[in-house]
Amino acid sequence: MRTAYTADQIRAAERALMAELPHGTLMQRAAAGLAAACADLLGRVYAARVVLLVGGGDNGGDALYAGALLARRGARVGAVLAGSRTHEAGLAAFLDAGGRVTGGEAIEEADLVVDGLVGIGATGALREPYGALAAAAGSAPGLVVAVDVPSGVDAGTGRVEGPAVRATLTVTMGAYKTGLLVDPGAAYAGAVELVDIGLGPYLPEPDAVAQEAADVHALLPRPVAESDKYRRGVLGVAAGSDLFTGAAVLAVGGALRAGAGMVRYAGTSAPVTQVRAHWPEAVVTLLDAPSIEHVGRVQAWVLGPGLGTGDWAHELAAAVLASDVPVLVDADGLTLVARDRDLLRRDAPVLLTPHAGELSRLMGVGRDAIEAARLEHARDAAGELGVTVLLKGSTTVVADGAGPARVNTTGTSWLAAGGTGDVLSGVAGALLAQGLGCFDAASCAAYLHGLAGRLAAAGAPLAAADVAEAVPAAIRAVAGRREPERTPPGRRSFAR
Ligand SMILES: NC(=O)C1=CN([C@@H]2O[C@H](COP(=O)(O)OP(=O)(O)OC[C@H]3O[C@@H](n4cnc5c(N)ncnc54)[C@H](OP(=O)(O)O)[C@@H]3O)[C@@H](O)[C@H]2O)[C@@H](O)CC1
Ligand SMILES: Nc1ncnc2c1ncn2[C@@H]1O[C@H](COP(=O)(O)OP(=O)(O)O)[C@@H](O)[C@H]1O
Ligand SMILES: [K+]
Repeated sequence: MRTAYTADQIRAAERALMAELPHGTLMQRAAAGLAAACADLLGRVYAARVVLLVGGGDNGGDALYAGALLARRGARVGAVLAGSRTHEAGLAAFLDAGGRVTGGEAIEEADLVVDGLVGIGATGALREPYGALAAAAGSAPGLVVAVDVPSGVDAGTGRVEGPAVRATLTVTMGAYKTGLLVDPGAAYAGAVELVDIGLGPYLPEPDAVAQEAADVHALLPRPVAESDKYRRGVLGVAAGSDLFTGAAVLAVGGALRAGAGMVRYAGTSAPVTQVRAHWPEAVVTLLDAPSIEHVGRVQAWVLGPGLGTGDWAHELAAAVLASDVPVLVDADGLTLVARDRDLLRRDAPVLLTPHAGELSRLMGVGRDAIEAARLEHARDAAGELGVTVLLKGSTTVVADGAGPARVNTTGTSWLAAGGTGDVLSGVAGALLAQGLGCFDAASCAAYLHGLAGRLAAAGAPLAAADVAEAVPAAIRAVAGRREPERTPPGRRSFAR
């Protein structure tokens, strides 16, 4: 499990640690880690052209000390001093090592730009000249390493309110910041490398966590000798309609691949025909009324993909939500719930799986505002509705109102394709039926779905059915602790 923190949490931990160490120790540790990461990335330090963007705070100090270390190894290092003040000791060390002060035009010629404009001390959008320098770094031809956090990205939330540095690599000090895990910030951070400065014992409960393969493996149910199909978990799927048959096929497919002992599908004649044709394994009930009376016992339901939003769908949703088992509500189910929140008045658990547009309708908040602060809005919705929320998108986040949120880092933008969300519903539903709680089912499903997406895509377009097909391979990969890496080998970093 990788843990991430807000800027306030990091600052408090740093204060506590600093009180026990000689002045400047932490910055020396940070600068040494930063210089090593830059050297790694450059390959050859001698004669490399390095430009430091130096802000007025300690983030600039980190950059200057690291620049001094690189200069001593033969790099030609220039510093653009952007603040009204500059870290004095850092500048002295830098100049002493042979570094020189330069203008912003040097960015264009640099092999490596080090962004030390602002770190966790920043507030709001970047002011000038920081904004222009951040933009210039973004369009620079060379490599870009951000110190602690890309300047312009809010460390705690990942918000980006103006110009921001787009980094090849972010070298972050002491602990991951939540804003490095969640888009849009995560997209600006590139690969993220952690420098240990000894903060560990001083850190509180994290703000967010990112599961790793071993965490998911430990949670996934496995059949044992006494298992039978009923005891493994039976999932009910109320999805699809005469207009949208594919959603039913994809949700059932995701569920069958994710270990449900049995899947009971309930729907009208067109999706029933399709589900029967695609999945002889599913037990199918043709509904002649919006009721689940004749469907048989299940341990959880998936409700909503392609269901429609008319009276019939509303009555079926009410019937499913009146059951006493966990219900995952997705897609059209979310539209029904947005119209009639009373549907959510139930004792058994509810997992909602909206994308930003669906959450926008549900909560009456603009879609852009949700995209800008995904974690915050998922948390608010979970708290207000008393449910678990899995918010889909470029970063999928899971919140249940209490404790650290979970952020999924396995996805790929190839998953932005019609129907992949229906597969996710099936996978998460199958995990619910197997007895996982909403929070674990949602985060494990997001992890497996993201990994299945990567395996299915392998650098080329995928169709949603391919993702369902790849779910068993994702489960095997998690068991073997193998994950496809997308960051340079040897780095201790998030693969995005
Ligand atoms: N503490 C520690 O133990 C360790 C800390 N470490 C490092 O220190 C960093 C935190 O340093 P920090 O607290 O000095 O803040 P920092 O991020 O440099 O920003 C402050 C400067 O930014 C400016 N500024 C603010 N907002 C702005 C805006 N919107 N647009 C433009 N400017 C803006 C602000 O200007 P002012 O408002 O004062 O005019 C001020 O000059 C941390 O991220 C890590 O890298 C490591 O060495 C490990 C040990
Ligand atoms: N840019 C992206 N990067 C990674 N994953 C994405 C991206 N865009 C969408 N996804 C994922 O693809 C799936 C799309 O689901 P959804 O929006 O419900 O589509 P549909 O309704 O067509 O099934 C979600 O799992 C989401 O997290
Ligand atoms: K920075």
